[in-house]
Amino acid sequence: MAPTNTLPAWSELQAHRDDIAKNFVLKEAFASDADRFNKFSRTFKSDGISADILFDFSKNFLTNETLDLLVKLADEAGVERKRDAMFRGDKINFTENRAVYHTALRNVGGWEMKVEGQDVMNGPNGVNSVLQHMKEFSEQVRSGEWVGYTGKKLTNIVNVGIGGSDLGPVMVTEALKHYGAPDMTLHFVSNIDGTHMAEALKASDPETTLFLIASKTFTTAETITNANTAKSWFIEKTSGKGDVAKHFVALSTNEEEVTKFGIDKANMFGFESWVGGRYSVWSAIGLSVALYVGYDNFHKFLAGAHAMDKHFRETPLRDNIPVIGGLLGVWYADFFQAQTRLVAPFDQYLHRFAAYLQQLSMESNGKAITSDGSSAKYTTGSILFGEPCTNAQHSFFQLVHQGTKLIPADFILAAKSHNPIHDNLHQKMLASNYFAQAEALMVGKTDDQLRAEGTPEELIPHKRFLGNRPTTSILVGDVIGPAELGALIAYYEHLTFVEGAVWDINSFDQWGVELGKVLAKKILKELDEPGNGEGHDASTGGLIGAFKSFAKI
Ligand SMILES: O=P(O)(O)OC[C@H]1O[C@@H](O)[C@H](O)[C@@H](O)[C@@H]1O
Repeated sequence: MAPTNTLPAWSELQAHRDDIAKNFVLKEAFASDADRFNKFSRTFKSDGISADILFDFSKNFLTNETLDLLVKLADEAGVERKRDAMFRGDKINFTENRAVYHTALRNVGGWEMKVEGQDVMNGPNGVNSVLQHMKEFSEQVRSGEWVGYTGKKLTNIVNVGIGGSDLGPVMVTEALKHYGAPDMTLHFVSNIDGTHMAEALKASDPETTLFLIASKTFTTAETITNANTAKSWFIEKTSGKGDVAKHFVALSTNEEEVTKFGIDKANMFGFESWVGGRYSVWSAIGLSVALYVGYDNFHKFLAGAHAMDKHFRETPLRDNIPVIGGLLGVWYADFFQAQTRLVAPFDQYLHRFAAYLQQLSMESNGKAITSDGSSAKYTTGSILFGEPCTNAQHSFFQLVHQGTKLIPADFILAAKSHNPIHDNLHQKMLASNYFAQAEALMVGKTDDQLRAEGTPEELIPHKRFLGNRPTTSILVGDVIGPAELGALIAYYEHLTFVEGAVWDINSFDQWGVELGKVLAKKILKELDEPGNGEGHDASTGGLIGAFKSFAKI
């Protein structure tokens, strides 16, 4: 396609932006249009999910014209065509020649889904058969029918995986803790730092521990090393009597490597190469979720995501919630030079949500090369960060309110708490902060207000809030249960897709993580050889030498 910044809508947006930047004051836009909230908020309703989710985009730099122009840009960039190609199973991951089909994993609606003419849902290794395997296995473990080598129930789960084989399961099991089996303990070991595995093993009893070795490729150095360490520990602790087949299962696409590792293929939960790592929590990689919250809840999680898929697939662009979210991402990044996006859930259970979204967003859209191999002449993927509120308010929100950068923020709140303790006081305080932060960011505080409060003149510049800082407020109409969580994650997945489609980049590869891996492999060997390694710059060589001498290697 023509470079995005040469599309007619791009220059129209640029002209419109100059106008908006000069004249648009959010609080005045509300004062002059009583209907603004209704105009720019959208409610996500679906049969697949009992709660409505309200997406309030009205506190963004948006007018009717902005939305028209952004939708025009999406049209010209072929967002719908690209979306349809994804749902058709086309190989849109063109640098790896793969389809992008995580939506098939949660296709509870019975869509026909095919890759290269093959039905991916049915058949011996199809999505439905893996789900059935996950259902049976998780039910057997939870009920105590599947026992360890001494006949004890397995209640300690250690998931060994990194990146997408870790972040999704961690985030989702934390988010759904309310639904978790009370007798089950979960550990997630990702880091190659031996401390991570050592601490998990310290807290584990081999008789009751189930290891899930989660790796799409089953070649990731950290995961395979950690898995081998876990296996040695298990064999040693059980004096060789432990039955690996009862205590180790694999979640992977690579049957050959799984078998080589010593896991029976009957205990392998497979998926296909068209599932990207950062989109894999819906696949066998989500087995820890199914074990912890039960298969029915896992199914609801899939159903919530499918409901968002349906909305994304079928809704016209102007009312399409992830499309609006993605277009706002482009709007701020490319037309307001916003470098970051803040996601702050007002929800302690979502304390790993931003970490999860970092991989989703930054590994997907951290690309500078467009589909024809040329460099993008515009900004792409934003830096995403976040922490749960109200904690974040007492930490980095200073910069969000009074710093020199524009930081568009998403705030997420559930109307109901799983823990309405102290007569729901906590939830009401949480909610009041959710409303107050977005309001404060928008309205700011003027010099006149400060004067009226008696602020000394010399303090006025320091206490001034310029305001006019955009937020999107997401309000879940009930508690955040499995379906609502599924829908929220799918919202961000599709938002990321829309951004990547407009930027004309491949959101589904991740070549940028390879170079460091290759160099680390070479240096690992050098650490056992004399000298400071071959061919390094003076800094790297000097550091290797210093490390060896400090560590007496
Ligand atoms: O699941 P695997 O194959 O072990 O890969 C784990 C992670 O490995 C990283 O190198 C990739 O950047 C991630 O995308 C991926 O999720």
